[in-house]
Amino acid sequence: MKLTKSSCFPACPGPVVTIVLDGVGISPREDGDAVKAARTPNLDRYMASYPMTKLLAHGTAVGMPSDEDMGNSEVGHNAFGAGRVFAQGAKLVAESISSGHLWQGQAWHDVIATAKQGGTLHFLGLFSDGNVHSHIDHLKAMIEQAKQAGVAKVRLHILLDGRDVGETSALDYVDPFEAYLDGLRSTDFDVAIASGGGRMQITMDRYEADWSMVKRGWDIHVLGLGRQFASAHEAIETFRNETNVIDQDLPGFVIAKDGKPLGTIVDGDAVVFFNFRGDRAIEISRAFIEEQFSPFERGPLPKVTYAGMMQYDGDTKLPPRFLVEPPTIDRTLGEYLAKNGISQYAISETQKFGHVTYFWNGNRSGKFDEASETYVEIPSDVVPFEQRPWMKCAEITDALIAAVRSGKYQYLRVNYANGDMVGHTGNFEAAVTAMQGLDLQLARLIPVILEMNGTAIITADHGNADEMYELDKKGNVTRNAEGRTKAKTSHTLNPVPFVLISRENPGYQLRQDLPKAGLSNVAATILNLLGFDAPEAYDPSLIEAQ
Ligand SMILES: O=C(O)[C@@H](CO)OP(=O)(O)O
Ligand SMILES: [Mn+2]
Ligand SMILES: [Mn+2]
Repeated sequence: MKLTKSSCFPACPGPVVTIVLDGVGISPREDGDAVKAARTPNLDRYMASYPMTKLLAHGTAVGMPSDEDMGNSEVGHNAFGAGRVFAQGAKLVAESISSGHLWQGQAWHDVIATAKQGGTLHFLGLFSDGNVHSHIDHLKAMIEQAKQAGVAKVRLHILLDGRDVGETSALDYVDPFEAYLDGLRSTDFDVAIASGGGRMQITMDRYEADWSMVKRGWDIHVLGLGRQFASAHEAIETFRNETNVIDQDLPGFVIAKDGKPLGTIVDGDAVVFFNFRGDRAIEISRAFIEEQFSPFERGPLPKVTYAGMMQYDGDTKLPPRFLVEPPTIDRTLGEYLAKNGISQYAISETQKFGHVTYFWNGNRSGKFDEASETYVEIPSDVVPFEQRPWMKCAEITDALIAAVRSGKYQYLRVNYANGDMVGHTGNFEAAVTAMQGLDLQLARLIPVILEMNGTAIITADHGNADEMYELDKKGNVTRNAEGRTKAKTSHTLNPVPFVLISRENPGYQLRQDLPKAGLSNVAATILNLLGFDAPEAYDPSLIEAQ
């Protein structure tokens, strides 16, 4: 993995810093765009006075099945870190199902064999067609295949989305699904929803930001401990009336008959966690798998056959049993730098820490080289982010500035979570404040990088805060009879900025002949800035020598 010194690009005399503004895209309209509405004089100035282009950050440009698929942090950071586009989980699972490959694997065999010995087969995961963490079609295909294979009893534990799909769309999925289950049910096939709750309330925590979420999910799904309802529909309607929260924040519920939960998880059962994306799948998988487990009081661990849709962590091999082989993301930028003696520094707050480490390094949680890599996590607040839209951007900047000034690192990367995490709340004013907070930090950081003779790249992994109102099919903001907009909590299909900031006359310019450039072109650019040629098969660099 030896890199060759570039004959056209001298190494930047100072550090090269990639600044990922998570969830900050470039929208073609003004309406509902918190990025444009925010007063961000510094970002505006950088964009206007330094070389800038737009990068594709969604769809096939990041390995998703189609160009209707929005981008997300996993595919975005994978593309940044790998310098190439790999077919991603969404695509690999869909292909494995349509080719029938999934049903031939050992993991599926184990799951079916367990259920046929009398255990219940449980499917647990994010219940929508968002295609960021999961897709409801994958779930349906598995239920049908289980029925065909002669499984007698299936229970579903549904995590309501409202973050990758409309913020109050849960019933658009639940109601037709109940009708679908009615059609499947027969005397020898018993299938029902057994539990559920909002994805930001139960089960889908990530990066150990808040284990209590996972505990609440465990109690609901496994132990059947929680408020009881006759159906998911009833639970959703009741909680909406009582709490007025959007789907992702709905409390957990247990479906019960005569006071008895319909589907607790017990010895001899099989459990399939059907999300393909790993960040929010790791903690619940650990809870099912680890014999020694301290994050929360689980009670006796039920002896189940547990399978993930994919293997979520390539380093820790978690979980050991999985249905679809994850993409083999090899020869990442991080690995090249580590093996060529370039010191690296990665920083974010908890909510995005794994994005600049684990996703960036091709879904591996470990370092390539302890000695030359430093990873810093600033603990995130555990509050609704519309209440603290500045999040930890100031603290991250404090640490990053110190790292830049230290002169110890040749390559640094940071993820600022604000545009995305606040964008997901659907709160326009908070998203505007998030952007303004971020702008203040850029005004602190960029001058230090320049002072150190460094180069800064400002970019993003996908859009979010750039579209805070729901759009109709034509791309116009939807308004009801009173002219009110509906909040949009999901990512967008918009491109993202790429701004290259360095001292005068750096000796290179942005290429103009890459109209389809995307996130995967950034890695080669970074290598050029560090004075290396990009390795074989990396997507082309965005710069050329002058
Ligand atoms: O919060 C998340 O899990 C996703 C949206 O589902 O966002 P991101 O891809 O930005 O992490
Ligand atoms: Mn993101
Ligand atoms: Mn997001």
